[in-house]
Amino acid sequence: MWRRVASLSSSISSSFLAQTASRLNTWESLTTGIAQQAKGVIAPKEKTPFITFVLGGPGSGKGTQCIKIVETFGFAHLSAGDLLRREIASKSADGAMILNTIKEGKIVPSQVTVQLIQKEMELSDNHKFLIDGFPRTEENRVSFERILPEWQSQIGVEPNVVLFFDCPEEEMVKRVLNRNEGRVDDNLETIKKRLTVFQALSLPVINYYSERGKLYTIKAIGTEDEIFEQVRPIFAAFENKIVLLVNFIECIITCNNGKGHPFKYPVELVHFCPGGSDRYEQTVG
Ligand SMILES: Nc1ncnc2c1ncn2[C@@H]1O[C@H](COP(=O)(O)OP(=O)(O)O)[C@@H](O)[C@H]1O
Ligand SMILES: O=c1ccn([C@@H]2O[C@H](COP(=O)(O)OP(=O)(O)O)[C@@H](O)[C@H]2O)c(=O)[nH]1
Ligand SMILES: [Mg+2]
Repeated sequence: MWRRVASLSSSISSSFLAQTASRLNTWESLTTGIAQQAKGVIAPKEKTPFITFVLGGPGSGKGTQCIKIVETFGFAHLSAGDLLRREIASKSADGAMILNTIKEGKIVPSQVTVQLIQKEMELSDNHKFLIDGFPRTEENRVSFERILPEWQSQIGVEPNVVLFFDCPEEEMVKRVLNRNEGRVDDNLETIKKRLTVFQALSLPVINYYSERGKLYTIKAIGTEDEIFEQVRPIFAAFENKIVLLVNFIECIITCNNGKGHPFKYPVELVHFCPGGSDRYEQTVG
């Protein structure tokens, strides 16, 4: 049992509540079910998109790890490469251009890729997206940001998480040459070009997100399961935060209503109340 040993309501300003509500709105997007508990506080809106970019060189294991993330955390997986290959297979107007670009290991014009991704996102029932293999260039990144204004109020112009599968070139080449999926670009000539493009055009995107504190670098060597054990805590941490925050908000409302509440997470309270005037401590029995 927790008992309150200092006053709570006096120190909680409206700006603090607003800030907390905004944090909840972001985290809610990862664990909407749990966050439903807080509906009384924050006006329920359309579900906030939670966007993860999955980056890394060719053969670094992006697609393989995306399957595991989908299984464990219920994301929708949008592979930019798969969407482009679907365009080729459907013999769409851009199909021939896309095929040549992929064979050459170059990057398809942003407008084409962004449109495909946007369409998939709009059609999806899910609100948690893994965007695999995109953005591959700074121009890709900026083009994607341009489609976001309609969502901007909810997520800003940036993804929530950026994963970077960091893999030695030798290992990437070996994996791609053994991939055996009949891809036109899985040959030594194309992979060499793809590696050059990755260094020149994709690394700057990765650096950009690193500077903005969004990047999670995964050492992409070892077994698939070993690599996933580096990925799992990243998403698990977002889930844990929402549980703590929802409990915290519930407590604020109840305390402000003067009804009292068993407070389960004093550490989180102190964390979010840097003034530290509100103290709860555990009592026995
Ligand atoms: N940790 C790993 N160890 C060995 N091979 C792997 C590993 N992860 C993926 N692979 C294999 O390497 C190839 C490329 O993986 P993939 O997920 O398609 O990478 P990417 O999407 O980054 O190009 C596939 O054949 C896949 O089965
Ligand atoms: O946003 C993208 C994603 C992919 N591609 C093209 O599609 C190829 C294959 O991409 P995919 O992500 O499927 O390759 P992977 O890294 O998984 O091997 C790339 O080399 C590019 O030619 C592109 O132009 N833009
Ligand atoms: Mg892939």
